[in-house]
Amino acid sequence: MSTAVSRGTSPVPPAGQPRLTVLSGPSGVGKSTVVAHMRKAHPEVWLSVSATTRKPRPGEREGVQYFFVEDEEFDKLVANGELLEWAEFAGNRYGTPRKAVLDRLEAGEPVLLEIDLQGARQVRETMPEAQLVFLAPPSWDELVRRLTGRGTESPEVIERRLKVAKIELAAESEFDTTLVNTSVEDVARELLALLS
Ligand SMILES: Nc1ncnc2c1ncn2[C@@H]1O[C@H](COP(=O)(O)OP(=O)(O)OP(=O)(O)O)[C@@H](O)[C@H]1O
Ligand SMILES: Nc1nc2c(ncn2[C@@H]2O[C@H](COP(=O)(O)O)[C@@H](O)[C@H]2O)c(=O)[nH]1
Repeated sequence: MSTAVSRGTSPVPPAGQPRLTVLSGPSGVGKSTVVAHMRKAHPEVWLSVSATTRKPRPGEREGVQYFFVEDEEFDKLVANGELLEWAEFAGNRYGTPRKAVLDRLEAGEPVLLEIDLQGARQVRETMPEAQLVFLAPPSWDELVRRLTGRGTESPEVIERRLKVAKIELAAESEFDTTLVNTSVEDVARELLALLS
């Protein structure tokens, strides 16, 4: 069953030109879960690895989930123009390394970014042909359940992320497409279709 709502506001790139796709949505909605599920079946889908000042969660590895950097290193990345976009999210900074993304697009390959609303807005400004996909929860209560149930954040951080989530949910109409994450399998299939 399709969960997709399409608004299609971004210009479609010329035929043959690879597309940049941005996946956003509130913390805990399931972005990483959906992308991991899709890439398990389709490892050829290229996902940008962001830099972050957040500390690694148990099991997260350098260069896989993120490039984990200190504040000073992140300052340098910003100052040297090495980030395509960056944002502060719930007390940490996150940014997309520019070169890897541009190299990939130049090589004719689609690119997927998993970033927050502020980053999505920056990409829309600088690369208007990018398609923006919003991942929405089936309900607010389910979002709270997922974020809490993940067990990776303290109650204070969960509170902070849920505050941001309200702002993110209110911005859904800025996105070209909304996918509702009821079923990981369904959404992963729909996302794959949007990428190709
Ligand atoms: N469709 C789903 N049904 C039930 N649980 C789900 C579903 N999708 C994801 N989850 C669970 O929700 C939790 C949060 O998922 P995930 O970490 O992928 O979210 P996220 O959007 O990437 O969060 P963040 O932005 O904080 O990184 C995980 O425990 C995951 O297993
Ligand atoms: N603007 C950017 N946001 C990013 C980037 N990488 C990840 N994120 C988003 O941050 C929050 C929190 O992530 P978490 O791993 O600490 O749970 C989430 O919305 C991510 O999508 C980035 O490069 N730029």
